[in-house]
Amino acid sequence: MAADAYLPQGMELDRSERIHYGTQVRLSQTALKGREKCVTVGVQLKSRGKQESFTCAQSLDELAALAETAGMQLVGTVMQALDAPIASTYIGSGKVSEILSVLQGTGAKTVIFDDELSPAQQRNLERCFGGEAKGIKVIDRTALILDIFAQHAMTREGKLQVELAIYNYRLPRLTRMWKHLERQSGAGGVGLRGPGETQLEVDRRLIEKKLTYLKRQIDAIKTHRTRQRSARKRLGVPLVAIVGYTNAGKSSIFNALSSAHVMAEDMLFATLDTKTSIAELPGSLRLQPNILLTDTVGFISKLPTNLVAAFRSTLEEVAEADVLVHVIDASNPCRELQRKTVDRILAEILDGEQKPQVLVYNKADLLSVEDQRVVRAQFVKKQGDTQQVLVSAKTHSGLEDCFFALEQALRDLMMPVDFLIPFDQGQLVTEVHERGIVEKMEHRSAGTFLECSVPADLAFRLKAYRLDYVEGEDEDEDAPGAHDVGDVVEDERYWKQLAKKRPVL
Ligand SMILES: Nc1nc2c(ncn2[C@@H]2O[C@H](COP(=O)(O)OP(=O)(O)OP(=O)(O)O)[C@@H](O)[C@H]2O)c(=O)[nH]1
Ligand SMILES: [Mg+2]
Repeated sequence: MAADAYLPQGMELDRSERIHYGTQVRLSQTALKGREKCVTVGVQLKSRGKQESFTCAQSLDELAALAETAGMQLVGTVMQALDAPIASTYIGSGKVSEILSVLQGTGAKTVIFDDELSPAQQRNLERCFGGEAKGIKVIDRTALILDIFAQHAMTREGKLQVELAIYNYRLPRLTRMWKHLERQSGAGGVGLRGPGETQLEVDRRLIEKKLTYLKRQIDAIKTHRTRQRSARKRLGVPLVAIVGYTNAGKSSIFNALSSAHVMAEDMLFATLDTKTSIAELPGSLRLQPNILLTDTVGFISKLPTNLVAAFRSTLEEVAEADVLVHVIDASNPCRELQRKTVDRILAEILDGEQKPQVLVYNKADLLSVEDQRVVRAQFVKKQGDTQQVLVSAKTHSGLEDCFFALEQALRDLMMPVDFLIPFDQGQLVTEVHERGIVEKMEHRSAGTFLECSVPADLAFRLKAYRLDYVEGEDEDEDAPGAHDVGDVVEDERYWKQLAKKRPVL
């Protein structure tokens, strides 16, 4: 079955119809009228039990919020504990019968599995539940997330990215389905292919063509964005990306820090388009005040990597950022699991590279004084020099702490250097003042002496004027622009290593 066929009709929700239940979306009875009914199914795998991950019940709770966000009404939930999934139907035959009676009793026609199903499992289950004749659909968590993406994408790029993700999801399923049919009919051959197979083959080719087209379109936008980003970098403005679990309050923090007005909604995956805005730091650490802040797409547990990969603009912003602001919903009982999930996805997309993070525990206004104390107590346990703050994007409490933590993280990226800049290079002294922190300035006979901390790219560009510079110490013959003192060092790897004060390999 094609992924498109999974997509339920998008249904607009009136704000007044939303009632808040903790931080999860719950709908009133009037809002539920006419919605597509669904039943969710979760499996607690014993192999998964030992890992530190969401329990089956927690994951199903999240699946319920996803189903509601997609415009469905949850009428039943079925759970099973298994050593391993059953090959043909994922769950045991007893559970299949149980679900069948829930479907018959409630009139629901959609069954949503919390785990990814193979195409064969999906087909077998659909057949067990009455098949297409009865209008039964069996979908998995990925298809549900794709559906929400399809409903929420706004910009052209967002829509292209979602389309790419949907076709990526469809292709392996179609291909496998096609192979399966080929085997059934005795391995193809002229005149032996049934009409179904021919159609699938055509579908597969169409999808491949569509994928190429979409990738090309996205690449064109990407080129434009890369140009914009290098222009930003030339200005020397630090890049800060806001990342985090879906619904943690990233867009709200983005708005609070930058006075922008992006949509912040109590729904999962409200943001599917990255947005960048200029923000001004209060300057308590005498840093240059302007930073570029980017709001990104949220992450979620069990999000397939190729689905994350579809959101290239998010990936690029994260990869390019000097500092990540990791927003966590402090009021969510699963906050630590959500934080770890985000860290896991970040490690995957950054290929193990560590970026300085500011952990922003948000929604403090929803916590009791005692719970705030518990959250703060957890700060102490974290290792390293990660900055951690407890804030409320709603009431703006703790926002100064957040700014300060961000300044601290950006300051940590600076290199302490001593310059002696000739008097005829006065504009460089101004630039050091603008982009760095000057501790001491003296007018000497050979020029202006500056004891300061500056961003690594500036330290490198002005190395000819550094008094503390030892030839070869942080020089890389292969680094592009290494000898062009007047040019911005374009090579990212080189720049990042310098920024981390690590020797260049
Ligand atoms: N009470 C309270 N609610 C908040 C706070 N920050 C955000 N929210 C609410 O939490 C919900 C999600 O906020 P968003 O800013 O859209 O979250 P997000 O992380 O951008 O979500 P996605 O883009 O969907 O991943 C909205 O209903 C916000 O009003 C806060 O500090 N306190
Ligand atoms: Mg958002």
